[in-house]
Amino acid sequence: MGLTTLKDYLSDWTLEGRTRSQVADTVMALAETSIRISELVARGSLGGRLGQIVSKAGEFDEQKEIDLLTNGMIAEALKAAPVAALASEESEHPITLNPDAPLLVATDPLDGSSNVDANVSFGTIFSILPRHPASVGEAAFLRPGSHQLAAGFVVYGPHTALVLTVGLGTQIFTLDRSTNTFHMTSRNVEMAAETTEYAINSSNARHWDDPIRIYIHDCENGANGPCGHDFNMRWTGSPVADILRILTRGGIYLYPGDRRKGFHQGRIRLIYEANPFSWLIEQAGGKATTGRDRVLDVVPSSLHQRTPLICGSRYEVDRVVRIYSGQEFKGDRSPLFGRRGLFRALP
Ligand SMILES: O=P(O)(O)OC[C@H]1O[C@](O)(COP(=O)(O)O)[C@@H](O)[C@@H]1O
Ligand SMILES: [Mg+2]
Ligand SMILES: [Mg+2]
Repeated sequence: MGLTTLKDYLSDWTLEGRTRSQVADTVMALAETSIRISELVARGSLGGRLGQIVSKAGEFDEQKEIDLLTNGMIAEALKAAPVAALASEESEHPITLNPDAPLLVATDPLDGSSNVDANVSFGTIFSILPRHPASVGEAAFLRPGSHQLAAGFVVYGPHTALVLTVGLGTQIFTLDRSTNTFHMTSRNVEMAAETTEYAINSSNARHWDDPIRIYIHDCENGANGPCGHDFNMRWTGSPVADILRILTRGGIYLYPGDRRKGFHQGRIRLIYEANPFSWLIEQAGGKATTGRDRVLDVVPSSLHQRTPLICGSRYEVDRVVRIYSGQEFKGDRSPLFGRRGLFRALP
């Protein structure tokens, strides 16, 4: 018997009434668009100057040609889906598509675009929400991640992989280029509860708060420290690639807030990055926190809001949460972080 296709998987799960087929149609529209994006990026520089910076406007991170191109492709494709509005990392305000339709989509059309010219994996993230009855404007998107109906991301790497949850576990599909069909290659992913691999941008270390310093210091100390075993570190700069690695072989991803201006909530956007990642990780048996709260419980107050994100193998995430709450290491670590310690306590 052949592998289950994405289309078959989506026609075979239970969700109330018509919503199931509407979510299925929307996921299929996003999946089909991702196939076209994967073809475009596979051409590299032959496809044009995709990595060229075209804007560096205000609150937004710099925008590349490919960010805008993929944003347009997704918006165009979703016009034919039951989607009322699209919120995107690349658009300041939501774009209205079919005002009476029942669903909303939030997307990071190209996650990891700093890696485009380097030919390192990057991807597309999406989150599908029920439409708020009152409006299709920004307010309609300000719902906690626990309200998502479907969430996923596609990684454009040596192969193209689509990771999806509709609340019934996390599934991974692989694109068969000969038929342009996604086939399920990992059913009900169960990620490792323990790990010896962490992912963080250590160049920000001097700006971190104490709990993150303590946690990473213990990882670095490995077998010589309280963890009693060595750790390895990985950081691609493409969250989609880091999260896929963590889903498939365990690990912990940390993008905490830090003390720099504009970084108090870290870099990751809540609605279209952290929420879909967090639900996929939880559905695979992992955990996702801001350090203090479950990510999926955070009620957004603005569309492009950032959030600290610490997610992955649950025993490690629990350890970070215990450090934040002061339950772990009370007293015995204080010399290290005291005023005269190796790391001086933050003011
Ligand atoms: O730049 P860093 O610290 O390596 O972090 C990785 C990057 O992950 C991101 O979330 C990637 O997302 P985008 O490529 O969609 O901007 C950035 O916010 C951040 O720059
Ligand atoms: Mg991103
Ligand atoms: Mg992006």
